[in-house]
Amino acid sequence: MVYSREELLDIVAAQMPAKRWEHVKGVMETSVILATRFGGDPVKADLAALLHDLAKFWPIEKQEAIMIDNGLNPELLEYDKQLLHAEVGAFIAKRDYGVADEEVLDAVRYHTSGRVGMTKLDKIVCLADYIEPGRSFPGVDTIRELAEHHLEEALIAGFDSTITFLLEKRKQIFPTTVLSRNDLIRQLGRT
Ligand SMILES: Nc1ncnc2c1ncn2[C@@H]1O[C@H](COP(=O)(O)OP(=O)(O)O)[C@@H](O)[C@H]1O
Repeated sequence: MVYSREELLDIVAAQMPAKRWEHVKGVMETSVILATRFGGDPVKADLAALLHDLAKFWPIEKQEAIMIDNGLNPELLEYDKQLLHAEVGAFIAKRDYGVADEEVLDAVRYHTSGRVGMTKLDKIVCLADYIEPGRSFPGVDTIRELAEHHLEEALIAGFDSTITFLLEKRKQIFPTTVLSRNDLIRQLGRT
């Protein structure tokens, strides 16, 4: 089954509480702004942002079952379960909502962890998730300022905030985020 954007808006909104839906709309607006600013595809950015948190409020047991039953990235199961919704969301968008665009699906899949070799679309959605207008956490305004001109610098600062948060909580860090941050720094010609 393939759904129109209008239908997907209703389907996704029904998967989450009203406050999280406000966040999703903020990520959609911000993704389109960033795509326009940095030469990305605003239509794909809008769709990936709409889909990015579709499984966020699904029960963790359901997310784990989808991961296991479909052989999705087993490494993720060893870390904070908040990481699962991105992989599960991309899988469901393809299987149940007929989303076929692999670039859009990848931007959903990697919006929390990042990946080595992030595409421009991956970067846009991941950054928009940090800085949409409803977000408030220590350092968000610095990330917003960087995002005025520098996509990669802003995203590095976003990953820094996540890594710092995890260090402070003495939680495990899913290594892909560190590798992704290293990759962005290399892309800027730094070590
Ligand atoms: N690299 C990581 N390693 C471990 N946990 C992570 C990592 N990245 C994110 N998380 C966890 O996942 C949570 C949700 O991240 P994220 O998807 O960016 O937020 P949201 O779904 O609210 O947009 C973070 O607060 C953190 O606890």
